Amino acid sequence: MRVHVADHPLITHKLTVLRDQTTPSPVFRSLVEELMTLLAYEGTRGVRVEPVDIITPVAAATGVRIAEPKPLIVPILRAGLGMLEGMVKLLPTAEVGFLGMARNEETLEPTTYAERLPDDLSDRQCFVLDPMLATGGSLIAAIEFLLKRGATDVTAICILAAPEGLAAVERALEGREVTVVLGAVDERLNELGYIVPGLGDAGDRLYGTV
Ligand SMILES: O=P(O)(O)OC[C@H]1O[C@H](OP(=O)(O)OP(=O)(O)O)[C@H](O)[C@@H]1O
Ligand SMILES: O=c1cc[nH]c(=O)[nH]1
Ligand SMILES: [Mg+2]
Repeated sequence: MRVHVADHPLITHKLTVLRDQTTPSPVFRSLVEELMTLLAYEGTRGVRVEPVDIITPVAAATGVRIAEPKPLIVPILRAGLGMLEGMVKLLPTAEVGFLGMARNEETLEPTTYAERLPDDLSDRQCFVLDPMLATGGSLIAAIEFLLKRGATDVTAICILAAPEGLAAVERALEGREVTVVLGAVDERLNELGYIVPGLGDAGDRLYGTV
């Protein structure tokens, strides 16, 4: 498993506004989409391409196109939905599948309440989107689900991670073809399982449910 933490002043700047508790939902949603576009640049570094011949107005040339089978983008509902538009802007030909997961706020165990994905993911490259990697339970369950269906490699793109959760993901998925791309790794998890300093509950802030 590989981990890449973005190191770019624009990402840190946008993250700062995202963290601020006075940032209202509409601005929060736009920032999540913008951050996704910046993180997608790094997250899609390993996207599979194949050669294609074209003719420019000047000469014949060989370039590349996104290889078949198409990559599959999997936002984890709800909060991952806020990242979807930013990702499909960069990978417009990708297929999109959905996983609905909710963490029990007492036990911190994730449950999957919705799934709309191809039955067979053999040979598919998958991109999982979820802004928050806290205990890591949700991301581990999501990635294991995709690998069991046959996905060859999985890249997870998250905006924030707690070091404890990142370590749990690394332990669970050691030796697997998995990459985790992060906007930042914060200080710690608190006793309620929230990322510190974090940004609060991403789903609530995206969809105004507090
Ligand atoms: O790493 P973990 O400890 O599993 O926590 C992270 C999960 O918690 C949040 O979702 P939540 O369960 O709040 O659902 P929501 O997106 O519907 O708000 C977040 O979007 C992750 O999916
Ligand atoms: O800090 C956290 C932890 C889990 N889920 C969130 O949305 N935020
Ligand atoms: Mg939530």
